[in-house]
Amino acid sequence: MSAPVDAPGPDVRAPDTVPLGPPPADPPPALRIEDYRHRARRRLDARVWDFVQGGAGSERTLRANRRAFARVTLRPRVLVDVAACDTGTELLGARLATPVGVAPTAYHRLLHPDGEVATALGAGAAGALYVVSVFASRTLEEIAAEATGPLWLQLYWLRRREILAGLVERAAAAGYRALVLTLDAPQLGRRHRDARNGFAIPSGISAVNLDAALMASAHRSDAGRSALAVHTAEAVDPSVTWADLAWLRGRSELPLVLKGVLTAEDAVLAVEHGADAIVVSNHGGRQLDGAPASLDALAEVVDAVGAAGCPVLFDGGVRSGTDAFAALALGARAVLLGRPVLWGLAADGAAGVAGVLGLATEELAHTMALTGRPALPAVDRSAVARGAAAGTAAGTAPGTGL
Ligand SMILES: Cc1cc2nc3c(=O)[nH]c(=O)nc-3n(C[C@H](O)[C@H](O)[C@H](O)COP(=O)(O)O)c2cc1C
Ligand SMILES: CC(C)CC(=O)C(=O)O
Repeated sequence: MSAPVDAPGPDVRAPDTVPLGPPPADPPPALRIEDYRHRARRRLDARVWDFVQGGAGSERTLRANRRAFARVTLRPRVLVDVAACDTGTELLGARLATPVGVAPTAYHRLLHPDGEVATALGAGAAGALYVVSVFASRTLEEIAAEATGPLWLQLYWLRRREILAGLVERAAAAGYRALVLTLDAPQLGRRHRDARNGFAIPSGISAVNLDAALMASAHRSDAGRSALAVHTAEAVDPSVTWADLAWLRGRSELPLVLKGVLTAEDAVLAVEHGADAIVVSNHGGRQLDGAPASLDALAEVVDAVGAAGCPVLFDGGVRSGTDAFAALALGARAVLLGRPVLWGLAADGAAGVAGVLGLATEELAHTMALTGRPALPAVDRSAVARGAAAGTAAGTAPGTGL
C-alpha cells in the first residue's frame, strides 16, 4: 500500500539542525494578504464567497487584473538613505498614513455582523481612507459615528434623483469628505456565478441607506438572474450622461471623484466636467468582461490628466504592497483594495481589515526601502519596467487566488 501523499517523509535534517521548537500558536499571524483569503473562505457560505470572488462573463478581465502585475519588474537603486521610509500622503485635503485605502464594496454584513462599522474601525486603525458603498448595510451615520479616519461616499446614479439628493445631503452632514460616482455600471455585469447560485441578499441584511421599497427586489432571486442584477436594473439610471454631472455638482460642495475610467478620452472628459479626482478601475473585473486590466489602463489615464493636476487613484487586483508600489510608480496617488478588505473583514472583523491594510502598507514600505525610494514622490516610473510575465505567482489560475 502506498503512503498518503501528505505522510511525513524520511527525516532529511542535517545532524546539526537546531530544533525549531513547538509550532506557533493557532492561528499563526498572517504573513501575506493571501492568508486572509484562506481564512475568509473557510468562514463564508459558498454563495457569498462566489459573490465576493466572482467576475463578469468568462472572468477574463478579472484574471487580467492579476496577470498585469506579473509583467512588472522593479528597478532597485542602491546606496540611498532608506533609514526611514514614509508612506504618508495627502489626498483631497486629507492626511493619510498610507496610500492604500478601502475600495467601495457592498453589503459588509454578509461578511461580518458589524458590517461597515467594523470596516471603518479597521481602516481608521491603519490610517487609511475608506470609501463607503451606497449599498452599505449600516447607515452612513452609524459608520461615521465610529470612524476614526476619513470617509468618502460612493454613489450610483439612482433613477430616483430625490433619493440621490438626500444621500448627498446626509453624506455632508455626517462628515464624509468626498463623493465618488461609479460610472462603469449602467447595468450590472453578467456574473454567472451569482446567476447560477440564484444569489440574493439574505433577509435581515439590506442596503439600509436606500429606500426600503427600492430594496425589496434584492432579496428575491429570479430564474437565471441574480437578485442583484434585477435590483440594480431597478435602482440605477442607465441613461445618465456627462451633461448630468452638473446636477450632482450643483448639489454639494464636496469634491467629486469619478470611478471607473479606463481611457484617456474619458479621463479628459472627467477633468473637463470638473472631476476632483479619478479612479482607474474596471470594478474588479465584475462589469465589462474584455475591458483592459486596470494596471494596463493606468499610465494612459495618468498621461491624459497629469498635467491638469487631477489625482488618479487605482484599484483592481492589488494583493500586496509590492502591487501597490507598482501602481504608485505608474502614477497612481492612492491604491484601493476591494476583495482583500472583505477577506480581512470576514476573517477577523475590524482587526482583519486593519491587518490587511497594515500588511499592504508594511510591504509597501519594505519595497520602498529595497528599491531606494524612501518617500512616495520618489516612487515614479523609473522604479518599474514592464514586459513579459515575470514569473508565475501573480498569474493565479482561474478560480483560485483571484
Ligand atoms: C463584493 C464586491 C462588491 C462591490 N461593490 C461595489 C460597490 O458597491 N460600488 C462600487 O463602486 N464598486 C464596488 N465593487 C468594486 C470595487 O470598488 C473595486 O473596484 C474592486 O473590488 C477592485 O478590485 P479588487 O477586488 O481586485 O481589489 C465591489 C467589488 C466587490 C468584490
Ligand atoms: C450591489 C452591487 C451593485 C454592488 C457592486 O457594485 C458589485 O457587486 O460589484
